[in-house]
Amino acid sequence: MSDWGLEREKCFSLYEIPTNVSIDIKFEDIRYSVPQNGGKKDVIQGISGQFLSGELTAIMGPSGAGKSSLLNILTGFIEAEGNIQCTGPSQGKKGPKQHGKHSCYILQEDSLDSEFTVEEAMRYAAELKVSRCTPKKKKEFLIQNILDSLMLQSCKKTKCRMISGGQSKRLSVALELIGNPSVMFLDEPTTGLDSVSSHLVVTILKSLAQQGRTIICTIHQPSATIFESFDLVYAMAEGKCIYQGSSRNVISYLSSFGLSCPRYHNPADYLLEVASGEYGKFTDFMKISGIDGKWRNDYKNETSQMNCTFNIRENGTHRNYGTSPNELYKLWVLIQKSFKKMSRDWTISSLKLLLHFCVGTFLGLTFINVGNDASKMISNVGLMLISIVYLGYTSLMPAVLRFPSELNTLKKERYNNWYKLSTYYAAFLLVDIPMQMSFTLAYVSGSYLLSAQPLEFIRFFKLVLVLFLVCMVASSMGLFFGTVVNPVNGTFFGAISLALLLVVSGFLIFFTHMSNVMYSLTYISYISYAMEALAQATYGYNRPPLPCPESVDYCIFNSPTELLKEIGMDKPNYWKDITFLFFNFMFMRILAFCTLKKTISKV
Ligand SMILES: Nc1ncnc2c1ncn2[C@@H]1O[C@H](COP(=O)(O)OP(=O)(O)OP(=O)(O)O)[C@@H](O)[C@H]1O
Repeated sequence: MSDWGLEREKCFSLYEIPTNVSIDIKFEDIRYSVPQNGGKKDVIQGISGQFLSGELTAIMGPSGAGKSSLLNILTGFIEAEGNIQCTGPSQGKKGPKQHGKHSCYILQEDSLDSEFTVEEAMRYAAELKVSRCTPKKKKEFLIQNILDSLMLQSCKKTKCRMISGGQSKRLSVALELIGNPSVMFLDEPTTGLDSVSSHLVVTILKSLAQQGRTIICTIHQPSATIFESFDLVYAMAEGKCIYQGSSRNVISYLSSFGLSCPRYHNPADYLLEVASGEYGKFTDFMKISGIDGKWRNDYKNETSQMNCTFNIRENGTHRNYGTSPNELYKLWVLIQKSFKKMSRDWTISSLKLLLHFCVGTFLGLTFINVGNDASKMISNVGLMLISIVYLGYTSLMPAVLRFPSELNTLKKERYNNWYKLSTYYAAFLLVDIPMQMSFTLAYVSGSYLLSAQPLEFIRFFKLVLVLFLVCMVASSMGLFFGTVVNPVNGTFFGAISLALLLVVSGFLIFFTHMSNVMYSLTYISYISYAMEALAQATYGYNRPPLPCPESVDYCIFNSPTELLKEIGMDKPNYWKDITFLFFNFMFMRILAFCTLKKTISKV
């Protein structure tokens, strides 16, 4: 038997992964419109329907028919008018919140952790979803069972970025199966797959539906065999439902309008051609007939009667992994996962550390011995500014791109109850702190000695603290820009903000040379606070006069105090500046969290 034959054979004998809860979804008179050219466009025009547990449902229709919009309404990503009811737990709640905890949404783009193997990805998912009381052996059994069922055993040691498209889709399903969802929404699960892989994915979905789940997916042009696998076809055209019934009844339904599907023609293609208006304007009549329950499969209707009530099966054969771990444990898992990812991808940490060290060394060589020479004190202040700008830019720019690149993963994992956004954000912060600290240290270790800064621990510590906070403030600003505008504009805004704040930093034009109005602007520039703190750490706290070399005729400043006075940074404000930088960092992080939350709640 061919490989495909074997896989298929195995697929029909899937291990039982039954669900604990059966949920039917019923929606009535759903309407959704979007603003367009000063008016509004009706994307969904009062559609109704029922998706039952135990059924594999396909939402079909030509491009722009409103399939994704309907899916997003049912999952709760879009708010629309109308009524969504679910039989099942949380009956008191309204709309998609009713099934929220028991459902999962698998987006079209696979958002898998590229650095982990399939098995590792499954283990992390299990750590985040399965109760901590579950013994390790049982968790492992569960993982292997799901990998077996979805035919992923052969690639379980392969990194996620190396697996094929079909395996990626199956892995996305496998990761969600760990949480044993009762409702699965899938956005175009077969797009980009060849016919064999598409068939395998749909066969698996069908099998999962037969175990009591409600499986709903949007689909483009399925083959005739795939089309037949669907228990329910929900066809849409121009925001309306034109057919809702069994895939086997499509031909009879269409012939009731005098539309006869040519022999050897794929009924799915024919349905799409009719929906696209290729055979005339039938969609308005179909909108009325389409909701007629008689086109549903009779057998399924009987099943639906059984499932119409909330039904937690306590039968011993059904799995229950207890409550998912608490958020503190998830935080710990996410931190471990981030560090592991960093250790795998040398470009995340090692390359940056090396670059910071090299740039620090380069600047140290350029500004060699400026820190211990009275004639070069202004150059040393220049080095302080360059250090702030360098660390500011290198922290801000990657941060702008950080969340946009993870948005899909975040949306998926948050919606699918892997963790709360606050837990993810806290883990990100806790990993970011040592990272930024090590970047700062790598930079300083390259520049500090070469530029002959004072060999006093307290001054070294104070300098590192300022530069570290500069990294934290800049990266927080980057995160903020990356979550309010798109990445292109985010990098533009980030660069502009840094350039403007640089102007009022207190060095390109000294505080003492500024007009009162411009001086007041320095209060909002974190660079000016960082500059003052660095100048204080280096030259403040009664640092004795520096030697003026004999080769120089005249040193402008006799002592560090004179320099600080000239540049208007003579007040011992170090800890005040540190407090400002700290609160600036906290404020920007909180702001970035709020904007991130808003961004991921949108489609
Ligand atoms: N936020 C929006 N702003 C403007 N137009 C929108 C918005 N959301 C959806 N639309 C429009 O509504 C229509 C339906 O969109 P939707 O993405 O639901 O279609 P679809 O059937 O999933 O299409 P496809 O198969 O091509 O993905 C499209 O014409 C789309 O341009």
